[in-house]
Amino acid sequence: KFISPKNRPAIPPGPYQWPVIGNIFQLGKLPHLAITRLAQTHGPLISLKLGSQVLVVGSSPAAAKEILKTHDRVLSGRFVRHEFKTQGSKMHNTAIGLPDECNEQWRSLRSVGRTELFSGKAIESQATLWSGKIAEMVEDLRGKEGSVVEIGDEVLVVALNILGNLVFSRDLVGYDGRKGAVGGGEMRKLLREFGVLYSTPTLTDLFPLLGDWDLNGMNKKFRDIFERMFAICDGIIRHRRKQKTRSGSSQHDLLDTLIKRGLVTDLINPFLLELFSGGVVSATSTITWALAELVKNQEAMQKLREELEKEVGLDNIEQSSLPNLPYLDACVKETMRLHPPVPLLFPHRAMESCNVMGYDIPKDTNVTVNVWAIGRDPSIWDDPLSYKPERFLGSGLDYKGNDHKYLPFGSGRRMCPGQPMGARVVPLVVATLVHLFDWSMPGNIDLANLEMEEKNSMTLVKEKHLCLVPKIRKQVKV
Ligand code: HEM
Repeated sequence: KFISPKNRPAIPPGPYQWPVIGNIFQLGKLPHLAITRLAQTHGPLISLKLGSQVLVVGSSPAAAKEILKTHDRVLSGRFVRHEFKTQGSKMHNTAIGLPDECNEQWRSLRSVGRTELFSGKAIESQATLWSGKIAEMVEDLRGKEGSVVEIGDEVLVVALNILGNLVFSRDLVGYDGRKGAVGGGEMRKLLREFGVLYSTPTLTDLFPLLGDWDLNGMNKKFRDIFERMFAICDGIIRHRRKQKTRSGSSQHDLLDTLIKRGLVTDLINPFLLELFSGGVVSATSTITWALAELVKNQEAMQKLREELEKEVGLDNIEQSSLPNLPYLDACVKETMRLHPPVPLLFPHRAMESCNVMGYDIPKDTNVTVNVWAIGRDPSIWDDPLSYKPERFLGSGLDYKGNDHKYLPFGSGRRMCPGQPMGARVVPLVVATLVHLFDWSMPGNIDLANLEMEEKNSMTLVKEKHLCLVPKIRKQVKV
């Protein structure tokens, strides 16, 4: 029905939009930070114009609840980068891997992920694999005692190889000098390159009408990186398809299931890319931030070590130990409050027009939630910029997205499917690093001076790599 412009509900308020470019230059290199400041002036639900695209951002628990719960169904589409939609990108009709709306294909892929990887039963069955991969990291670190270690790089190997084994029954990377991993370290390099590329805003995203002209060469760069990533997986998939006898073997992994379900390689590849890029990168950055906060806040480190000493002592830290380690849980939750790996939820897309907090959200508007701003809001959190794990003890806050003041994994339909895994692997690795090693800065610089500047690289990472020197603290047989 026709609504005259006078009676049409207004879109959410926001800063002045410059002709053509809109608000692009106001966002800078850390859009979550810039948007937090804009929300302080314009309110908890704001509109920004990025080229020809509108982005609506919610920055309060009430706004998040409207977006992720009240209007969850309508706002559960995904913004898909233009480069992914171009013919030949091999990512046609996918967000990163999952489709741009919650359709049958999306439901089916999420259900495979849930059953095979993230259900309680699946997670329990992964305990030995996780311990084994963490033990390899410990072994590597023991050999590097006294030398400078880049923590992100070390942890990325654990995360990539856990997933590599769940998906392909194989390691994807090796520690320095270790042979035999598929892709020989290429995957690690590619994920890092992908992170940088993904965080670069592109002309075609801002002005979709520029279409396939590829003025700044981004279509080609994405195409190249996908080709190199998929080449690694293609070889494994082709080989697996040929193994006719495999169904008789006791080994079973995600690739088997995807093949059995009749998925073509062109669909398997982007789905796996979504799992690897979503899972590995978020877990790695969270573990890195957690260790950075703990070495900087020695009081919290001490308390955590006391808890581990009492509960675990000289035993292995296992998945089954986690329920008895409440302070560890609080340390990881506090890390994700201050440093959510996805500070602005990957943009959702309005599949129909709707009304949020009294404002009009036209169809196809991109909508996100500033999880970072909510996590640091002084009206919600006492002394929000300080690292105080105690605030989570007995708070009842969990990762399930039911309380919209704490959303590191999002909430609603599009919530992270890997939450049950991320919420267990991250504390296990953090506990191992803290329990078995002492950490110092190169050149014995005071740990309190560790800088905590942020950078966007698909997820929110430390601007400078976390480089620390390990000293063996405990000789536990892992
Ligand atoms: C610390 C660990 C992790 C954090 C904090 C995290 C966080 C998130 C967030 C905030 C989203 C977006 C939610 C939204 O748009 O509303 C997301 C999506 C996603 N994550 Fe995670 N994640 C983590 C680990 C994992 C793991 C281990 C996997 C898989 C192995 C994974 C796979 C995915 C996938 C596939 C999506 C897209 C879901 C969809 O569009 O339907 N994540 N994650």
